[in-house]
Amino acid sequence: MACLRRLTVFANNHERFFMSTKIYFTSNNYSWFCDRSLRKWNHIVSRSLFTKESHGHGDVNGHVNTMCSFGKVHVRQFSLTQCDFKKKKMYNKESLSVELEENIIDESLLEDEYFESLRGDARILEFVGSKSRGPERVGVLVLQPWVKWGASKRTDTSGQLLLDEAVALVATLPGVHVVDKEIVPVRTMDRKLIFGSGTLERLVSQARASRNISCVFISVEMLRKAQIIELEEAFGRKVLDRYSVVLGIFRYHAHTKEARLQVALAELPYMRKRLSGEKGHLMIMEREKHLKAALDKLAGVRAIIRQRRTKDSIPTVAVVGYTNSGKTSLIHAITSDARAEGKDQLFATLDVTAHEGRLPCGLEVLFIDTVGFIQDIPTELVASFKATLEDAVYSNVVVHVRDASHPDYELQGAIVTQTLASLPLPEDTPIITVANKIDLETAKPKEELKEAHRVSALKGQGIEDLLHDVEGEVLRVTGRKVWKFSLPTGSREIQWLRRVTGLAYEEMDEADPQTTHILAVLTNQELSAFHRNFGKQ
Ligand SMILES: Nc1nc2c(ncn2[C@@H]2O[C@H](COP(=O)(O)OP(=O)(O)OP(=O)(O)O)[C@@H](O)[C@H]2O)c(=O)[nH]1
Ligand SMILES: [Mg+2]
Repeated sequence: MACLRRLTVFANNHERFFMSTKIYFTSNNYSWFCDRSLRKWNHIVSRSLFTKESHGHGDVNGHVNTMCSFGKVHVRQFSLTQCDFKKKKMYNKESLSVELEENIIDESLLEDEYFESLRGDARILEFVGSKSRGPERVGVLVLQPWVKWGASKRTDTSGQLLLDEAVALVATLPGVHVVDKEIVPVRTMDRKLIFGSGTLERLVSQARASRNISCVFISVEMLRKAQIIELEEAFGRKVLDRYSVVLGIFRYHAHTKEARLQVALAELPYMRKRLSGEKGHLMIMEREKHLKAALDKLAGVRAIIRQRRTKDSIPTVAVVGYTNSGKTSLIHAITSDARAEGKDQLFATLDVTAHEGRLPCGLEVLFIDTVGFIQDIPTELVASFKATLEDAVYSNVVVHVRDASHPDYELQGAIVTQTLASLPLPEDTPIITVANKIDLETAKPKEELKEAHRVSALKGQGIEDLLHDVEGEVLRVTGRKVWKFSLPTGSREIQWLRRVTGLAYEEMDEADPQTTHILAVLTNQELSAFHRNFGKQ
């Protein structure tokens, strides 16, 4: 059968059923090896399954023809049929995403003219982050204030790394190019205009001297309204802070209605700080109410989807991490889902998406892609992306992806850990850490990465070990185990297992075609139900 992959394994006599086995694998499972008693050599075998040599392309589903030696051998042959997963039909794309349920939200909420104009009034990125703008280029001067001395000097990063991140952040906005950049030493961040008067004068004349600079990005969390007004007056240019830049990126990347609603909500605190006049504030309050109600409606849909997943016993794995660490790429490496395509952009992912994948034991799980975290942006902004975080909260397992090649590896990890700690994540939710991008020369050495799984999502390295760990945790927290059965061929028991677990891998006994061997991932309740129906096997 074309879909079958062949693996020849010589095993020692650990267990009767598996005794010295020659096995044919379906293209995407090798569940035979998940039996606990065989975990040790399962690991070794599966490692070879994923290596380049064993399947040529380095991808999970590639051709397998591997030989492992385990000493004393007997050889016997099984062939596995590919199963039709009943459950798969129960959770097609519609039930995975809120996208299709979004028509319950009135589009006019998002295209409110008054707020379009208010956005302009409030000077929020009326010229950047807008998809409708043409190829016009906006030249930006990036200024990274850096406290050089004293108690408020940061020791967890450097001015250079912050400047690099600020440049990457602003350059992510469409139509923006960085004309000049500078780390500006300051005594404190609490000064009225951030910079000392001499420094400000110098920066102002630098900006005014360049025709290409139409905007100054001061990389601080959020500037006050009075600061913006004075700084814009001094520079004669628009002034942006991190909040407005991240908002612009969010606006640009938000595709689903839910993400757009969240961005609209995230804009409000920013508008509020910049508006004067009672009317505007009342309108903002009103809008906030409507946006929250709409988001609550979608949160309801999300909750139903989660319930459906729970009912269908579909385990979920949330993939979280600092922006650009490779979350989407990792999901792509695991699931081969073309929708999960990594991009070299900050905040490329804003829409929470679920991707079907399969663990080594054959169990299907959903990998949830989430919005990345970043330092120095107000929590209101991240909080408006609650849906993403909620999906992490309700997942069975969390995978924390870290960029091993980034000089700020430690700090980025700490920021994500802090954010996760602030979520009502159940204490026993396992968090598996992944050090991604180990293919790059700049990747930290193994010793510095400690217990993290060393992975290259791009090259497919380390994925198999990671998946085994994920599988162990998923099986543990969902109370599942891999069980094996030898049952009469074509029996009701087999049909029941197929229907209930949707996961039985089966092969007919060569010597005795009346018997079929099955492996199934079952919860204790499912096993009890099996025994209730058919007695102990
Ligand atoms: N060299 C190398 N590059 C990688 C690897 N994984 C991801 N990348 C690159 O890193 C960039 C970001 O990848 P994404 O998968 O979009 O990262 P993300 O964490 O989903 O980013 P956001 O959604 O923006 O938060 C892309 O250019 C990827 O090609 C890897 O293992 N090695
Ligand atoms: Mg992404």
